[in-house]
Amino acid sequence: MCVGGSTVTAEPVVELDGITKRFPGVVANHDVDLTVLRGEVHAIVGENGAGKSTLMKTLYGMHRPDEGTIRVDGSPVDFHSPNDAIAAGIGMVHQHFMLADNLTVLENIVLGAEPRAGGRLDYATARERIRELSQRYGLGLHPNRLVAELSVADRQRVEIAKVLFRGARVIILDEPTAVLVPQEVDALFTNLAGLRGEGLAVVFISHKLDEVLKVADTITVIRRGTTVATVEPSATTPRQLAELMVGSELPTPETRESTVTDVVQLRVDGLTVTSDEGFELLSDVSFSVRRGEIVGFAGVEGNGQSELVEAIMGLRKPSAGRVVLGGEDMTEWTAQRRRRAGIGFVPEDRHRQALLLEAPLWENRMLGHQDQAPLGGRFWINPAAARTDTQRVMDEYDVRAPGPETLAGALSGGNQQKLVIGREMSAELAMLVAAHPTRGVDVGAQAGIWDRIRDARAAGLATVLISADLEELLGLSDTLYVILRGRLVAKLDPAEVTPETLGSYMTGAALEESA
Ligand SMILES: Nc1ncnc2c1ncn2[C@@H]1O[C@H](COP(=O)(O)OP(=O)(O)OP(=O)(O)O)[C@@H](O)[C@H]1O
Repeated sequence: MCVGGSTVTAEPVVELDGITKRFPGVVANHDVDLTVLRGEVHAIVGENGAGKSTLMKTLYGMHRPDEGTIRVDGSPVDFHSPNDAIAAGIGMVHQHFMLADNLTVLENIVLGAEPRAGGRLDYATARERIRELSQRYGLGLHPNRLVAELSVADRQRVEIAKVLFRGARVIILDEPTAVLVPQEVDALFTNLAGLRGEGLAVVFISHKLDEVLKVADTITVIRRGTTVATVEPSATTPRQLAELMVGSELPTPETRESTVTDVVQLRVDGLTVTSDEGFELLSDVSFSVRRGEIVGFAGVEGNGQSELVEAIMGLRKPSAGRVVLGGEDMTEWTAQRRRRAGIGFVPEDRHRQALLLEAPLWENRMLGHQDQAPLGGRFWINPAAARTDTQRVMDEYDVRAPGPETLAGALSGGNQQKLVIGREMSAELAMLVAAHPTRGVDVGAQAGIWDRIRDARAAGLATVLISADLEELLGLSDTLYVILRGRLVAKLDPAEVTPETLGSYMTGAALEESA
């Protein structure tokens, strides 16, 4: 894909000079230098916990640096809050969008920055400006649409427009492609090219190195809190980048062999889930997962994946259908009973469903597993054993944190994810339900987690895999379904299908063509 010629100027818009940021027991950023030029797309890459988010939050006024200076357009600034950063022309689009579903695109964009004329809200001017922004940057916004009706990619464009509306000249994006299908990624990159063409600077964090190489003008690598290299995409490869990130050579991944058996471990039969308003969120879904098999589900977010996982885990009551585990009908079982029966669970929202952020890692290690050896039994727990075993999980899954006493909320996103995987994979499992198991995890740790999941498969584990990462779905799944508007619309062979074809099934384009 062509994303336009270079528009990079020699004019720095942001300069970070010797930035150090400490948290209790951790130096998150140490003496970081970073220069962002007008008209460039600047990617920040690094392992989990390397300090990328901390640096971006510092630039966006969410943290104050302990040492160092930030200059915008050559003048030193001292941000006390994101409002200060916004006033200086710096905006940020977070990974978890912060839009109000029940408001329109227009209302969301102006929220908190409402233009006024003569003391009254001036929506006409706002509408005009939004139209202009939408046209200039090719955002395709419909000001009157409800945000609830928009796709993930459109919501992201609303977030970008929100930042532009506030006059940003530097836009920070935190892992913007993690939730997009390939066609949407291309569209986003075209938007980013449009922004830099107008002289804006885009700074984005990503773990997807091939994408970084495609879209960035400059790549800064952060390792263990500090900048170790600034490279041009034309002069490097994904592998070299990954090696710069970890500071050593990477092992070559193994090829896979099928381990699928004839024994059905999970059978889902005619599963239908209806919303409170009476809409079918999941319609007549049937499939089975055999021992030694990974069954993957590809879909654009919001097409029933969450409901499927919740119905299997007993977190949502189906209006019809059955879920059978190893021959036993568990449709009426509570969530707790399903966990006790040995269903390992990696939920999509680790903060809400998998971790207690205010509790130490060892308590999080016990969560949901406190009655299993060596952590405890039916009527007792063993904190000392939990601490020791937490250290083991941290070592085996490369969870970077000072120790088992560290609070889960103090870990970087990727390290939290590694802890959850380590915990779930440490139990005696009847099967595994994994939603986005490596979301936010760096390439090195991702390869490690994939190896664990493959090893468990080789040992006979049946796995349901939901992921927005097509490489992950294609690389791990033995059988791949596409889920669209609550239905399984295609069953594909992961060894045969390309990411592009898969993407067109996910958006429904392939089905329209064949119809
Ligand atoms: N609020 C906080 N309190 C204590 N420690 C923190 C806090 N935020 C971050 N850290 C620590 O700072 C270090 C850098 O974390 P940061 O989130 O910046 O990493 P990252 O590169 O963005 O990682 P990831 O790719 O996993 O998102 C980590 O060791 C993390 O545990």
